[in-house]
Amino acid sequence: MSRPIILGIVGDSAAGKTTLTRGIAQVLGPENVTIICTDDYHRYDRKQRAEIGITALHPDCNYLDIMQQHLSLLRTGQSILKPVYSHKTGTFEPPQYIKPNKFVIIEGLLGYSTRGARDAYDVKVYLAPPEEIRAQWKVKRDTQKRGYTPEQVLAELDKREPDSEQFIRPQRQWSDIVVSFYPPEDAKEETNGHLNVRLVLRPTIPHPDFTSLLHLIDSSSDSAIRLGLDRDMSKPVDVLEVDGHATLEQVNKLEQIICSDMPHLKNICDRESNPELGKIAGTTGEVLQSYPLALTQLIITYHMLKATQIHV
Ligand SMILES: Nc1ncnc2c1ncn2[C@@H]1O[C@H](COP(=O)(O)OP(=O)(O)OP(=O)(O)O)[C@@H](O)[C@H]1O
Ligand SMILES: O=C(CO)[C@H](O)[C@H](O)COP(=O)(O)O
Repeated sequence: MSRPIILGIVGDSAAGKTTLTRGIAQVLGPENVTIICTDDYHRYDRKQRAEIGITALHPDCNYLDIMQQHLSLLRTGQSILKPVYSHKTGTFEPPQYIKPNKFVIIEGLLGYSTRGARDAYDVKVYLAPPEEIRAQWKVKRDTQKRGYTPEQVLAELDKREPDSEQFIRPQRQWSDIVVSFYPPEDAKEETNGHLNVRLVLRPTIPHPDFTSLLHLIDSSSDSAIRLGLDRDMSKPVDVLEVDGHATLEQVNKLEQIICSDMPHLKNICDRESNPELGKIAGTTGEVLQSYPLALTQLIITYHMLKATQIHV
């Protein structure tokens, strides 16, 4: 029996982890995917955190040792008894018995913070939207879904900044792919549907060979699809950018490169048989659909399927 394939999606609060996780699960088939949010490993409930004066972002505020143990068990296909934290009430609920499916997505704040945890993943994604966008997303989500006022959310963001800097953002260095959705230069107020995406592709896993793109696309800076070399956290990386206004024809070229390398992806790539590609339900209920989202889902799914071939 092959073991589950483990995908990590890490990033700061309201960076879009749950939203992207749901989108990937939709593409892989929800029945094949087990989703775990590491907020369940908080050590203190909301009231205790306020009393102690610790934020949920601090490693001491989480049972990272138990999270790491559970990751190792899931990687070998074993079941876990997972704690449950409710964002609705800010308290813990009875634990849940989890038997891993073929794919496991672990999403949360501190998923790459220990060496042991990092070793458990097959694919590591880090979400890094611009901070202004993240703040807007957090205000919207926390006021609509978690019972906060906008002033409370903004004050909490300020309080958390030192921990974000010290504990969350450094985890970017451990990821194979950094995903940043960002507004186009000429529409800075855009925070939803037509965002561009910047994908940082580290050479830590073998990505689809996009070099043939260089002949196909106009590589000038005003092209809707751009491929280039850069440095991220001082290490050399490839960078693929896709604009929200890219045309289907342009995007198809990229999708063909990804899908021709991975026969199992053929069904997913076919837009007629898979209208869900690029469609994501945000955690506040809105439906987002765009080519940048579709490509992000495809590249991550490519790596998940590739991993099933390596670890049979
Ligand atoms: N790619 C996206 N495009 C547009 N809006 C997005 C995108 N991703 C997330 N959002 C918005 O940001 C909000 C927060 O996203 P989400 O709940 O997925 O964040 P999260 O990282 O899981 O947060 P937390 O760790 O605090 O639970 C969503 O409700 C949605 O409105
Ligand atoms: O950063 C967060 C990740 O979702 C939450 O704020 C954290 O989990 C604490 O939860 P709550 O805000 O419900 O007290």
